[in-house]
Amino acid sequence: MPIIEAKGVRKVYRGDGVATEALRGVDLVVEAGEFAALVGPSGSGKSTLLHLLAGLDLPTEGEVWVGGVPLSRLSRGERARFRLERVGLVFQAYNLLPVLTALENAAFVLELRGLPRSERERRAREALAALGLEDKVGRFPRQLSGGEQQRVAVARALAAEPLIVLADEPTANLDSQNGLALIERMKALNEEKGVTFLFSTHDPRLLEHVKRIVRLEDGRIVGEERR
Ligand SMILES: Nc1ncnc2c1ncn2[C@@H]1O[C@H](COP(=O)(O)OP(=O)(O)OP(=O)(O)O)[C@@H](O)[C@H]1O
Repeated sequence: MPIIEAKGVRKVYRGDGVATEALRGVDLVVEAGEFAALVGPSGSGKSTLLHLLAGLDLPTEGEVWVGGVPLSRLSRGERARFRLERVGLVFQAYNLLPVLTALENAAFVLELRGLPRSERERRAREALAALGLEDKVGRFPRQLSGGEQQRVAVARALAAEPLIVLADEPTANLDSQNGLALIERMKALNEEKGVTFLFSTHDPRLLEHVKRIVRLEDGRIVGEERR
C-alpha cells in the first residue's frame, strides 16, 4: 500500500477577492521507504502540496490518503492525532515553542505521545546531538540562530521516528557541515529504519542523495526522475 497518495488534487487560495490556483490537479503516489524530493520554481506549489499531504489543510478538490486513510474524512482533531502519531513535519516557520528549551522542544512530540521523561529526553538528546546541537540543549529558541532553530525543528521531527517525514527545504540556511550532517542523519533513518522522506529542496547536496525527483511547475507535476 502506498504511504501517501494524492489524486486530482487542486488547491485554490481565496483572499482579498483574488483566487490563486496553487495546485491544478496533482496525482502522486509515495511508497513506503522512499527518499524523494519535490523540486520546482518558487511559487510552483511545493509547500502547498506538503501542507495538504500532512493534513494541515484540505484540498479544494481531490483527495489525499495517508496510510490508506482519506484525510478529508477525518475531523480536524483526528488529523492532528494522525500527524502526532505518524508524520514528522519540518516547515519553514519552525514552530518552536518559545518557552521551551531546545531539549524540551525536541522532546515535545514524544511528551504528547505519553513517553516517559527519561525515554523522551534520551531520544531528544540523541537527535539534537546528531545535528550538532549537543551544547545548545538548554537554550531557548530566542537564544539560537535561525539555522540552529531549524535544526531543533528537524531534531523534533526525527526524534519522534515517524512513519514519514515531510519537510519543506530542510537544509536551507544550514552551512555545509550542518547540511551534510542532516542529510546523513536522514539517510540513515531512511535506510536503517525505513522512514519515508518527502522534502522540497533546491539543495544540490541533498538532491545528490535522493532516489526520486518529482518536478512541479505552475501547480502541476511536469516530470519525474528515478535513480
Ligand atoms: N495562504 C496563501 N494564500 C494565498 N496564496 C497562497 C498562499 N500560500 C501560497 N499561495 C500561493 O500559491 C502559490 C504556490 O505557493 P507555494 O508556497 O506552494 O509555492 P512553493 O513552490 O513552495 O514556493 P517556494 O519555493 O517559494 O517556497 C503561489 O502563487 C503562492 O503565492
